[in-house]
Amino acid sequence: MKIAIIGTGNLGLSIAKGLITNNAITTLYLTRRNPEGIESYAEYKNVFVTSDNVEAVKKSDIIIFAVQPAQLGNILHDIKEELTDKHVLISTITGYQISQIEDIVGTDQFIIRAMPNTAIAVGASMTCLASNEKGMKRIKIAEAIFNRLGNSLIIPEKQMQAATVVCASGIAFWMRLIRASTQAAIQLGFDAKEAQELAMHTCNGASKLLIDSGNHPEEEIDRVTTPRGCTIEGLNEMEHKGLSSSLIQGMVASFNKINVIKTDQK
Ligand SMILES: NC(=O)C1=CN([C@@H]2O[C@H](COP(=O)(O)OP(=O)(O)OC[C@H]3O[C@@H](n4cnc5c(N)ncnc54)[C@H](OP(=O)(O)O)[C@@H]3O)[C@@H](O)[C@H]2O)C=CC1
Ligand SMILES: O=C(O)[C@@H]1CCC=N1
Repeated sequence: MKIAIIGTGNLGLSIAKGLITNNAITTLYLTRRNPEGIESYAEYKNVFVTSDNVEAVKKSDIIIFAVQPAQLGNILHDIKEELTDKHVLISTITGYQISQIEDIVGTDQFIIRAMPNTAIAVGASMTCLASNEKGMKRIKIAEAIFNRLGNSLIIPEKQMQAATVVCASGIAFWMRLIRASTQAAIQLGFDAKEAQELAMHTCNGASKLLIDSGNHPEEEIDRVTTPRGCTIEGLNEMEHKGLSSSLIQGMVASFNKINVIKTDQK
């Protein structure tokens, strides 16, 4: 696949790493205005680093946009004359609607929104996908790309704002929980390195157990909570202090913030 990533910052570079490591490219163009910081990527076979978005679009079929919301409009204006029927446009931009993209490049383009997270760098992103009507004909291509780099789910575009919170921001929420667990482990006597190892692998095990068994978390929690034991003591204390409630409220706040990002970038 001939892929271009327009905007190779935190997310764009994570996608690039995933694509390169998983051998998922024929050619890969990486762009940014100041490409000095990513020039080392040009050492990979068939990877090209440039500040020329038009060149990247001409030489590629799949164009992944990973710039800040306020930057996308100008870029679309710059490249729209180069778009042909070979191109599939994939936008990872938070809060930027498909209709806003169509307003610039027209409705007669294959347009897909993708919401990955930075675990795409290690092939473990949960990525949600939505498309315009024409884009439905190419959504399988997007699915194939993102399934190679983790898991994907096709959703209606109206759920993209929620998907951004649950999956894209979500990875940061889980990492904060891992950090808190690490801090507790240190307080309980482990050194910092061991504490993080225990927290990360326990988190991984919890996730794998639910994925492999298909069970509800509470069913698995029931297997751990010995009556009058230490697990239920800890869980109840966490809930008294608002663990679930604060996570839910934080995610709702994150969701509401996306409306502000949309307004800001107009
Ligand atoms: N970070 C994340 O985990 C996630 C981010 N997103 C979305 O992805 C987008 C990117 O986020 P993130 O990677 O964090 O942002 P960054 O600011 O890290 O990256 C944006 C990149 O775009 C480049 N850029 C800016 N203008 C242009 C241009 N005209 N042409 C080419 N490149 C350009 C910048 O480099 P330079 O200044 O050198 O041009 C920079 O490297 C955002 O819209 C965000 O909402 C979605 C899901 C997850
Ligand atoms: O924090 C943000 O706004 C972006 C979108 C989701 C992840 N990072």
